[in-house]
Amino acid sequence: MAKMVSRTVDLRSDTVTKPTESMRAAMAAADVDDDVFGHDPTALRLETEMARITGKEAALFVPSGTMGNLISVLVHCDIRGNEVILGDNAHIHIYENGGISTIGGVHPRPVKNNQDGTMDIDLIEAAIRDPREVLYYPTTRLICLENTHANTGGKCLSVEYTDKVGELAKKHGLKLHIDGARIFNASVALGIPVHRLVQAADSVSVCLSKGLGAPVGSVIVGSKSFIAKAKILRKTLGGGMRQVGILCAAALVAVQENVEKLEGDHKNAKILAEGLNQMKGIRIDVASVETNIIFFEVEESSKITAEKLCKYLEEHGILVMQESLSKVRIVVHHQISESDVQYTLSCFQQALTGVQDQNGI
Ligand SMILES: Cc1ncc(COP(=O)(O)O)c(C=O)c1O
Ligand SMILES: C[C@@H](O)[C@H](N)C(=O)O
Repeated sequence: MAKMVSRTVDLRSDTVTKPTESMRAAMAAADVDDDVFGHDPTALRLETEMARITGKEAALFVPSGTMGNLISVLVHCDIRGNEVILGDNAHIHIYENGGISTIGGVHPRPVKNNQDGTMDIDLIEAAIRDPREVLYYPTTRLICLENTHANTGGKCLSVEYTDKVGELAKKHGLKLHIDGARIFNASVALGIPVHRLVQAADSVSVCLSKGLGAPVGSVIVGSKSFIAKAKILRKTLGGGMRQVGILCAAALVAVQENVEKLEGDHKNAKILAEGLNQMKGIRIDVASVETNIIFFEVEESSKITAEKLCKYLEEHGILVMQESLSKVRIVVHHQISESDVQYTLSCFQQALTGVQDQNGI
C-alpha cells in the first residue's frame, strides 16, 4: 500500500515555485494592452526596470530562458554557419535541443567547462576561427558564458573573469552573451551588483522564473539596436504575445520581492550540504556549494543506490533530480523552509541508515 504523502518538499529545480499571493494579485490587476501592436504597459515597466538593473540600454520580455538564449545567439550570429564558443557543459549546449543549430544554423564550438563554471581563456582564444585564415573554418562571432553555471553546481563567475572574456571578445571583434538564468544568485553570493557582473556582456538572458519565483518568463537585455533585432526574431519564433502584462506583473513582483530571499536559499543549501556531508554513503563537496544548487554522489559502499534513495525520498514527499547512476541534484528555492530542510535531512538519514531519528521518521 503506497504511503500517503502528507508533505511535499520539491527540490527538483528552482523552476518549480508557485506564484505567491502578491504575484497573483498583481496578475489579476495588471494593466495590459496588445504587446505585438505596440507596448503592453506592464511589459514596458518590467523591461525598463530590467534594463536599469542590468545597466543595459534596452530589454525584452521573452517566454523562457531557452528562447532568450536562442534569440540572443541568433541576433549575434546572423549568418548561417557562424560559430559560437560555449562551454561543453553549458545549458545552451546541453539542454536547449540544439536550437541554435536546428533553428539558427549556428555551429557550436564547445570548450571544456572547468569545475568552477569557467572556460580557460587561452582555450577560448584558441577556439576562435576565421575562414579568411583557413578556408575550411566557420566564422566565430560569439562567446557565451553562464553565470551562475548550473551544471557545475551553481558556480559564480567572478567579475574579473567575465571582464577578461569581454576583453578577449573585443580584441577579436566578437560579441559576448551571458546566460544569466541565475545572475541574481551570482550577484547576491558575490555581493556584486548585477549591472557590474554583466558590464562586459553585449547581451544577457535573465530568468525571472527561477530563483526569483515568477511563474513565467525571462528578459533579454542589451543595446537598443540588439533589442530591436531581438524583438523581430521573438515574433518570428512565435514569442510575440498579446496582453503579456499579466505575466510581466508577476515578474515585476518577483524582482521587487524575491531578490532579498536568495541569500536565504543559499544558506539553506549550505545547511543541506553540511547535513548530507555527515551521512555515511553520501559524497559531497560542501565548499563547492556557492548558491542554491547541490550535486552529490551516492557512494558504491552505501546501503542504498541513488535510484532507491530518490524513490524513498519521493515516497516521503521529497522530490530531487537523479542526474546519473550515482549523481543527484538538489535545487533550493524561496518556497523551501528551514523546517523543510530538516525534514529532508531526516528522510535522508532514515533512507541511508534505516534508523528512525528523534522525529520518528
Ligand atoms: C542555466 C540555465 N539557462 C537557461 C535555462 C532555460 O530556462 P527555461 O527553462 O525558462 O527555458 C535554464 C533552465 O531552465 C538554466 O538552468
Ligand atoms: C533542467 C534545466 O533545463 C533547468 N534549467 C533546471 O535547472 O532545472
